[in-house]
Amino acid sequence: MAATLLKEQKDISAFVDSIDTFLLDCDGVIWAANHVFDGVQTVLDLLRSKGKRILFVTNNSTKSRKSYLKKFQSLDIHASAEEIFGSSYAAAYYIANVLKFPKDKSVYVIGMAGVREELESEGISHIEDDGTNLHAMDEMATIKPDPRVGAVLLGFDLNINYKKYAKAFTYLHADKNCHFLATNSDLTFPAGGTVYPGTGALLAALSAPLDREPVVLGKPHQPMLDVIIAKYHLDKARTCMVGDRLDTDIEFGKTGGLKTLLVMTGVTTEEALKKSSIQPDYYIASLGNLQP
Ligand SMILES: O=C(O)[C@H](O)[C@H](O)COP(=O)(O)O
Ligand SMILES: [Mg+2]
Repeated sequence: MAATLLKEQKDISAFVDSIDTFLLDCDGVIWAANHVFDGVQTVLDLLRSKGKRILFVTNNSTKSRKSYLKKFQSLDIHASAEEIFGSSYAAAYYIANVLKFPKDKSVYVIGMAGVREELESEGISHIEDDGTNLHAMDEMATIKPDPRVGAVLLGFDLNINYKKYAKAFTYLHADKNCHFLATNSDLTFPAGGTVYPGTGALLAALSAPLDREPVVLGKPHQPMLDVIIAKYHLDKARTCMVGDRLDTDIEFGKTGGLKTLLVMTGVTTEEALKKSSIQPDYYIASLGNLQP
């Protein structure tokens, strides 16, 4: 069924009254990079004044919950660490509590501080490449796999290079029992009024030559929602996922039995929405327009 546009004040008020908890995506909903969309702070304060619970659920793995809290505070957005769920946290939680990863094993990480910090907060040993470049194919023999590695975890890495890929490939190609994990698989992310290659683009360069797909921990996959529902005992019928991407945020909400609201400030255009087989319950121009 096609999505319903929320535009009239009475429709917006009725929708807000029907929801107790808002799960808010970040990139493309709250902000693009460091630009907070107009009206977002006001809406967050209004929703909280009406007793609504707000949780932030982001596939962006570059920051830990602690670092995201600093970003929220720097942008005058009220939040607490317990309200923030990132794909790095989802990955670390999964490795520690679902895989029950052996203490004598390490995770080879392609990613940034967010992944490292969340693995450390779960007591998971990890190793990364030193970031230097190879200069000739003859140097491939310098890649010496570490026998402690039992999993490869890929997250967004602004400084990815061939050597990092070659090491990850070596672990996964040599040992089919080596866990292949990814924080998320978003193909693009919004910034500066356009989009750029996202984690899914980096992931394709590894999964294609391996001919193997990773376990993806972020949206639309449900481990993150399972953690959130268990922690907050949410009523799914009165919980809404608000996002800008159809194949992650809206799919995440629909699969999880939540209400779904798409905003048009991120990666999804009206044209893409009309053509998509993934339809949110509602859509709105911006989160800043959701003024009850
Ligand atoms: O490429 C990525 O990692 C994602 O596109 C990006 O960071 C998504 O973040 P979200 O919209 O879930 O906050
Ligand atoms: Mg987004």
